[in-house]
Formats: sequence, C-alpha cells, structure tokens
Amino acid sequence: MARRNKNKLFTEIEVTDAGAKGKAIAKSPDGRVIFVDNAVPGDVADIQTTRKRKSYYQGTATNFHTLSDKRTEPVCQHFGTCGGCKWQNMEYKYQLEYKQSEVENNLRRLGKIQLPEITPILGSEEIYFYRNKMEFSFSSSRWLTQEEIQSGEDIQNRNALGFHIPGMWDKILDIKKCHLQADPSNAIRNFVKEFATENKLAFFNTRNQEGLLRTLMIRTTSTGEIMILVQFYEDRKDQRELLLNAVAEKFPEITSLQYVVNNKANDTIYDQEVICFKGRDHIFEEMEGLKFKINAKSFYQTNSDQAYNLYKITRDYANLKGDELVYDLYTGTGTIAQFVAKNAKKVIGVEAVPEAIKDAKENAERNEIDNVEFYVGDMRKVFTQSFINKHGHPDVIITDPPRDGMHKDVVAQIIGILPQRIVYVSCNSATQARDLALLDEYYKVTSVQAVDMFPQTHHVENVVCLEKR
Ligand SMILES: C[S@@+](CC[C@H](N)C(=O)[O-])C[C@H]1O[C@@H](n2cnc3c(N)ncnc32)[C@H](O)[C@@H]1O
Repeated sequence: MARRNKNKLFTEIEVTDAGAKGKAIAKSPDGRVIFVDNAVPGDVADIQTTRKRKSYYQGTATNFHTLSDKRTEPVCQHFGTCGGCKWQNMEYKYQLEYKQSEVENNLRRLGKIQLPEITPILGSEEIYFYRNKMEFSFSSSRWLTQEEIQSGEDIQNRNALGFHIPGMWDKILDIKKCHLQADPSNAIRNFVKEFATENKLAFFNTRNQEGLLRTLMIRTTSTGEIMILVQFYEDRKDQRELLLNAVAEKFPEITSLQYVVNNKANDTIYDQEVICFKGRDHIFEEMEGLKFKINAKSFYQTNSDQAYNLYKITRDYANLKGDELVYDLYTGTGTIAQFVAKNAKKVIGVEAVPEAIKDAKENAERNEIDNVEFYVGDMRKVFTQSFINKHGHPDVIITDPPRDGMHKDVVAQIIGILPQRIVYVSCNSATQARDLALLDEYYKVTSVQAVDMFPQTHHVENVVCLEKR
C-alpha cells in the first residue's frame, strides 16, 4: 500500500523567533511549533513541512509574502547551500539578540535558575574572517548546484574541496570563497584544488573508499604563523611530495606544513601519526605576552580575539586575590590556567588529550609560570576524592567542558568539594543549564555573560559565575 505523504503546506505563516540549531521558529495553524529553514524572524511565508513529530514540524519557507526588516543581503555566494553560516541573512545586531535570548531561556526554562541581572552579550568586532582554523574535505563527487543541474551540461570534473552538505556524509560543496577565515586561507585552498586537479591527483571517493586526498586543515594565528595539514588516504610518496612541494613553493609564508596518511574508515586525525614535511610541527598563538604552542591536534579557541575577551571575563569572575588554589577542568593546552596563574597561589589543570597536556606543560615552562600543574585523563576518572586529597582542596573551580557539558559524576564531585566559587564556561547553554540545575541547591548564580565567538552562526559561548550559598 502506498504511504500517504503527511507533509503539508501552511500558507502565510509569520515567523516569530530563531532558536536551536539556527532554525527559525513559527507556529502552525494546528498549534505545533515549526522549525523553519530559509527564513528570518519577521518573515511572512508559505511553509512546506518536511517532517512531522508529536509536538513539532520541520519545514522550509518557500513563497515569501513579507520579508523581515531584520534581513540583510548574505555576502557569501555559497549561502543557502553551505550549512556553515545559517544566519548570514540576518543583521548582526539581531543575531546577538537571539543568542542572548537563547542563553537566558535555556538557563531559566531548562535550568530553572534564578538569574541575576544579565550583562548584554559581548559581540565580536570582526563578523567575517574571524576563524583561525578551518577544515575542508576533498571529494570526487561534488554536490551540483541547481544552476548546474538545470544547465544540462555534461559535467566531467566532479572534484570538490569544501564542506559537507548538511546531513549528507558523501556530498561535498566546492568552496570558492569562504568568509570565515582570513586570507591566505582561500588562496591556499583554491591552489591545492587546482594543482591537484591539473596533476590528476585523485580526490577521495567516500562510497568506494579510494583516492589520494582526504582533508585539508588550515590554521592561522595572530602572530602571522600558518599551519597546513593535508590528510592523505592512499600512501603514494611521489604524488604526496609533488603536492606538498608545490604548496611550500607557492606559499613560503607557511611555517608548518604537515601531513597524515590515514586509510581507516573515518577521517579523524586524533589517533593518527602527524608527520612534519616542512617547517615546525607547531605554531604559536600569543595573548597578553603569553605564548601558546599549538600542534595539529591541539584544541585552541577558534576566534582568537573573542577568546581573549572570554578569558578576561573568566579571570574577572574568578576574582582571585593571590592565595587561592584553582582547578581548571577541561584545560586543553592550559590556556585559561596560565591566563589566571599570576592572580592565584597555584592552578591545577586537568584534560583528556595527552598531546594537549604535553603542550600545556611546555607552554607553562616557556612562559616561565611555575605555579601551574597539569594532569591527563578522563575527568570522571581523574577528578576524584583521592586526587583532591593529594593535590589540595580548591577554593575556585573553573570548568570549560565540551558541548555535552560535565558528566554527572563530575558535577557530584564538585558538590562533594564545595569550592567557594565556580566559573563555568560553556559552548552549549542547554547542557550548562542542566548542570547548573544540579548545582542549584548549593550555588547561587551571581553573573552571566554571553560572548559571541561565532558570528553568522547560531553558536554562542556563555560564562556563568556561581558562589557557594
Ligand atoms: C571547550 S574545550 C576547552 C579547552 C580550554 N579550556 C580552552 O579554552 O582552550 C574542552 C576540552 O575538554 C577536553 N575534554 C573533552 N572530554 C573530556 C573528558 N571526558 N575529560 C577531560 N577532558 C575532556 C577536550 O579535549 C578539550 O580540550
């Protein structure tokens, strides 16, 4: 029996809000929420639903009756196909408003937290070309745009170097100019694509798992250094050297040219050997005179200017007088730990990635900071009572977990310790709200400050200060 198509077309619907995952929000005539693609709050549009759930629809705005005055013209030719900058069609001041209200809503509704007066979100001065790290994928089956399909041309070359089409693991949109990372990022990516195509180097075929070229990572820093990492699938020395030598010759400003040969099913490099082809195996970022060494696997905040603002807020909230023992949980390469060290008696950083901890120790030595210590391991297993007994009872805990937030055992351990103050830095205010709810009996939220690290996207960073009740 044929399945009935349950999708609907709702006409003349007002789009009222923007929220989770960058989608706009509207209400259907039957009272459900609709998460809408391709719309801006204030638009009045026909909405074609694509999925129905118990309490909501997903859909796309098709025909527009009124265009919102919050709209602006997207600057990027890839807008709408590329999933990277979903909010590029909304003026920046409104992006900030929606980010601020998402943080507040999550803390109030999910966390049920009583909030102090909230400081306005700190916007980014640079709203384009602010990222210091981008990763592009090679593909031999480029995503074809509507214009290309309609042109009816026989397209011979389907090579692409760019981003995954949202929700499609095997389709890559070829990127000609990305507005998120400053030059020479675009020049390097375009050169690599052209050189590889001209020299018939095989782009990766995801379905057949074959080809030479897999991913390209470009990292830039405020010190002017550049790191390039090419990930190869096939181990062909001649072809690899042909490409890497051409890149080195064309861009002598590259200070670290590295590669990985990875023929396992997924393209994560974290369990792979990174080989330095030319220059150093690392680059340096600088902040307030502190130097941070970054290797290919290190986490470093992707918007350097806003990272500095984020760290200053974190240090202010920690309100250190100089005699405190501070724990910096999820320390990465120990950046926050070193940033606050001169205001504390001692700082202890804990992190899961061994390479990051190695860099953290080296960074501290280079920066001549001798009151920091770093330990490696899964937070849940390392941050235990015996760890506290050994290293001391913290007066202040700074925590900056990944998107999933803290494991409930880690929250329970913090409650067991009851430091005077907690500074919670988060890139996901929903999981932050969940964790704050668990802490609420023991801690009062005294300050909240959202920081926009990612203009043109819905992502937002949030810093919360908690004082023991
Ligand atoms: C959002 S980053 C913060 C890094 C650092 N605070 C900074 O500003 O650069 C989160 C860090 O948590 C680490 N991490 C993720 N899961 C972890 C776990 N279970 N135990 C310890 N560290 C973990 C990641 O490797 C990453 O370095």
